[in-house]
Amino acid sequence: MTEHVDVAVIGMGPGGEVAASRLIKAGKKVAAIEQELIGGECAYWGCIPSKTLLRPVEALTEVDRAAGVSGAELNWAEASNYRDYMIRNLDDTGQIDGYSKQGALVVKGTARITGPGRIEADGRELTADHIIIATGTEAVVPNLDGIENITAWTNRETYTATTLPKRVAIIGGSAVAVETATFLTRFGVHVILLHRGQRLLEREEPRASELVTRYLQEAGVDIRLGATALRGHRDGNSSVLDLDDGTAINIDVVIFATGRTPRTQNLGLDTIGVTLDDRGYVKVDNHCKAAENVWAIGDVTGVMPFTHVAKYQGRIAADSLLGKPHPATYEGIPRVVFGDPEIAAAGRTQKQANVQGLTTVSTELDLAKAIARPWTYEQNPRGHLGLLADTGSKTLIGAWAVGPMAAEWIHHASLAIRTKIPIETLRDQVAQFPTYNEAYQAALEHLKI
Ligand SMILES: Cc1cc2nc3c(=O)[nH]c(=O)nc-3n(C[C@H](O)[C@H](O)[C@H](O)COP(=O)(O)OP(=O)(O)OC[C@H]3O[C@@H](n4cnc5c(N)ncnc54)[C@H](O)[C@@H]3O)c2cc1C
Ligand SMILES: NC(=O)c1ccc[n+]([C@@H]2O[C@H](COP(=O)([O-])OP(=O)(O)OC[C@H]3O[C@@H](n4cnc5c(N)ncnc54)[C@H](O)[C@@H]3O)[C@@H](O)[C@H]2O)c1
Repeated sequence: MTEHVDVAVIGMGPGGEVAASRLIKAGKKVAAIEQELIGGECAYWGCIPSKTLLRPVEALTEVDRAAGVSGAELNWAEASNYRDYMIRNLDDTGQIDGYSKQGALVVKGTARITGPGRIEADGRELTADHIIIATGTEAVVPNLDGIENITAWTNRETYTATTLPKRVAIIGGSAVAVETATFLTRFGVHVILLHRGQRLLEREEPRASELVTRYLQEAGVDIRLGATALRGHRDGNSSVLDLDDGTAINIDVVIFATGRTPRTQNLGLDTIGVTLDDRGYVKVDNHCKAAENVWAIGDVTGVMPFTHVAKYQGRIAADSLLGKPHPATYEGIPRVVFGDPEIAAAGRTQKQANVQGLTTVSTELDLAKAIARPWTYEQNPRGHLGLLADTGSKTLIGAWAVGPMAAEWIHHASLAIRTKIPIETLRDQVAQFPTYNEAYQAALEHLKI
């Protein structure tokens, strides 16, 4: 029997969930199709467990650095118990019930599109007026010689671990590598971070890379830049990596933080006229439309691989489908790496502005030299803010910050970039004293524009 719905959402990660919920609320009959757990990578193996485990680390740092408080200790048993609660013990029964009660047709199985508006999943045949592709990405594990002989983890094993290894090597130099190193080193794991590039967080400003490297090293991480693992083998209980500099390292676990690849294979996308880019991501327009009556949202589009962007695109696609279209804009969307302290950015980097031929001015502020909040917050205060402005439009086009709670206060720059607030107005804006937000006013004073 073929079942008909208004909209079939394939993949119920954060993108799919937001689109499905918005459409259900608008009265649409929705099929919510999910092959693993409703909530996707973010809820069980990504953002939620990583940020839950980084929070005690952050709290410990706060106690270590604030004057007049001492004695904090990390407790792995309690931290991992709370992590398990936060990832729902890898059980999505509540989500299945919730969507079913709202009237959705919940299908647990791998969907395959068989033609325009036609889908097979879990042995069922569905027809749908519209299809939303929200299938996300999966971890890439490089084809390392001898990988079968070592203990190799991705984010999935790392963020569901019940016991922590004593020694790990993390391969990669971006968000997952930095956050994982931050979490593990503070929980007492000996961490060697192997990055093939010359700096961490290569897509961000070089100065942010410099600061994150310093803070990770101070926390005890052994960072090896320009380092490549050539092969793996076993030595008793140890996993061994031979490196390209002729040395070898003995560890318990190798964690691959080496990026993601879109789940677009074997989906049947060729049957509905969807085009993929050369990396396999679904091409979409600024309404997230991928073909006639087909939308794509979230990581599978390769636009900006963050949960907040997947959710935004879920709103964009649902509204478009509901006849209330508004184009997506990605100007100023924050990018945060939850290190200790946090590394946050919004808008363009200097390099991107140069490529676009913009004439710019920039400044960097050491917060401790300019405002009070870093000093009331902690001893030996940390905190840097960088601003990039376009001299033509006299607006902010980029910002980066490394400091406590930077994930929160980057939003000031985010909004300024998105809405093109004149520098003159930003300079006249008054922030609460004493807050990290005061850094903007202080930095803007130095901007030669
Ligand atoms: C360790 C880690 C930490 C992260 N931390 C953050 C963070 O702090 N903040 C942030 O913004 N982002 C973070 N991210 C990124 C974030 O997880 C992703 O951007 C987000 O999950 C993307 O959502 P999505 O809905 O596009 O895809 P996903 O979450 O990948 O969900 C896609 C879903 O589709 C399902 N699916 C795939 N194919 C099919 C099929 N054929 N049929 C049925 N179902 C299918 C999958 O099972 C999955 O549940 C992190 C990622 C990792 C790995
Ligand atoms: N706070 C956040 O928002 C957050 C946190 C974690 C992850 N994420 C997202 O999750 C995704 C995955 O993050 P990621 O850090 O794994 O991916 P990434 O693509 O950002 O970085 C991959 C890293 O692995 C390295 N690498 C790739 N292939 C390699 C190989 N064969 N050998 C050695 N090194 C190799 C790259 O040089 C790079 O440093 C990203 O899209 C990221 O934005 C977001």
